[in-house]
Amino acid sequence: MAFFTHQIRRGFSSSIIKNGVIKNVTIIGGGQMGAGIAQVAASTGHTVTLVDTSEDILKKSRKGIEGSLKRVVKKKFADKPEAGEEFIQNVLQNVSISTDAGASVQAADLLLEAIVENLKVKQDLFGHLDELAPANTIFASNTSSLPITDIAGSTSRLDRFGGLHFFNPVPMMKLVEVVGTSTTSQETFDSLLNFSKALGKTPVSCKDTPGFIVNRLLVPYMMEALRLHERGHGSKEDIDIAMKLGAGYPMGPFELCDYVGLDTVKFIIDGWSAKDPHNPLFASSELLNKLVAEGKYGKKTGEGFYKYK
Ligand SMILES: C[C@H](O)CC(=O)SCCNC(=O)CCNC(=O)[C@H](O)C(C)(C)COP(=O)(O)OP(=O)(O)OC[C@H]1O[C@@H](n2cnc3c(N)ncnc32)[C@H](O)[C@@H]1OP(=O)(O)O
Ligand SMILES: NC(=O)c1ccc[n+]([C@@H]2O[C@H](COP(=O)([O-])OP(=O)(O)OC[C@H]3O[C@@H](n4cnc5c(N)ncnc54)[C@H](O)[C@@H]3O)[C@@H](O)[C@H]2O)c1
Repeated sequence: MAFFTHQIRRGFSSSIIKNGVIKNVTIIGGGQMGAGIAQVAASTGHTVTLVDTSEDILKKSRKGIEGSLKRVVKKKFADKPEAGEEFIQNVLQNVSISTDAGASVQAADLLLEAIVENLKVKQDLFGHLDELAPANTIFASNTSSLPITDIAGSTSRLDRFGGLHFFNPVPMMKLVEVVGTSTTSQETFDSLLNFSKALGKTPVSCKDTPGFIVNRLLVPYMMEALRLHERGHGSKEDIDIAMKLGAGYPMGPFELCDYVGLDTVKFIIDGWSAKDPHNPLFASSELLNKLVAEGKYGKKTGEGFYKYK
C-alpha cells in the first residue's frame, strides 16, 4: 500500500476554510518540527501536505513519522496490535509529500512554515507563497525566536498571519504557543487557537516578543550552562546530571541543545544578540560556534556536544 502520494489534491481550486475551522494543512519544512507537526495533524484527522526541497529529505521525514507513530502505537494500542497498524495506515494516508510549495498551498486552510531559523529565508518563502496561495489561507510560522511581525511583513495578509510555536518532540510535548501580532485578526487568532486544541495540545496565548514565553526563559538558561562549562565550572556531563537530578528536568541543557539542534540554538542567540548586544543573557558561546562551524548540529547530524549512533 502506498503510504504517501506525491499528488497534490488538485480537486480543490482554492482553500475553502469554513467558519475558521482548519482542516487542510500545508507544512513547509519536513525536518524534525515539520515532520512532527505533520504527524500530529494527520493523527487528528487533518489532511496534510508536507513540503521540502528534495525527495530525499521527504523520504527521511516519512521514515521519521513512521518510526514515531510506531512508538506512539506501542503504548496507545499495547494490547491491540492490529488496531495499532490500522491507525498507522490511516494516519499515513492523511499525509502527502511534495517539493512544489506553490502547488501544495492551493488547497490549504493553513500554511505552516517550519524551515530554517533565518528571517530572510522565511520572508522570501512567505513573500513568494503570498502571491500563489488563496486569499483566505491563514499563514503561520513555527519560528523559535524571530518576530512574527517581521516575517508577516513580507506578505499582504497581515490580518491572516500569526505564530504557532510547537515544541520538540511534537508528538510528546503538549504545549503550543499561539502568537498574535498587532495586526492578526481575532478570527485568525481563534482559528489558530482552535487548531492547536484540535491537535490535542494545550495552547497559551503569547505576545509577539522575542522567544515568546518558553524560549525567552529556556534559551538564556541553556546558554548560561554552556558559558558555565566554558568558565571551567563544570563538565557538560555533570551539568546535565545536576539539572536532571537537582531540578527535575527531563534532559540536561547540553542534551537539550543537541536535541533542539545547535544550528537553531545559534540562530536564536545570534539574532537576539544582534538586536540587544549588551544583554549578557544573549552572549554567545565559543564552543557552540565551533561545533556549528564543524557541522556538528547535535542529534540530527549524529554529533553535537555528544555523539549519537
Ligand atoms: C527551541 C524550540 O523553539 C522550542 C523547543 O522545542 S525547546 C525543547 C522542548 N523539549 C524538551 O524540553 C524535551 C525534554 N525532554 C523530554 O521531555 C523527554 O526527554 C522526551 C519526551 C523527549 C523523551 O522522554 P524520555 O523518557 O527521556 O526518553 P525515551 O525513553 O526515549 O522516551 C520515552 C517515551 O516517550 C515517547 N517518545 C519520545 N520521543 C518520541 C517521539 N519523537 N515520537 C513518539 N514518541 C516519543 C515514547 O513513547 C518513548 O517510549 P519508547 O522508548 O518505548 O518508544
Ligand atoms: N528544533 C526545535 O527544537 C524547534 C522547536 C520549535 C521551533 N523550532 C523552529 O522550527 C523551524 C524548523 O526547525 P527544525 O528543528 O525542524 O529544523 P530542521 O533543520 O530539522 O528542518 C528544517 C527543514 O526545512 C527545510 N527547508 C529549508 N528551507 C526550505 C525552503 N525554502 N522550502 C522548503 N523547505 C525548506 C530543510 O530542508 C529542512 O528539512 C525553525 O524555525 C526552528 O527555530 C525548532
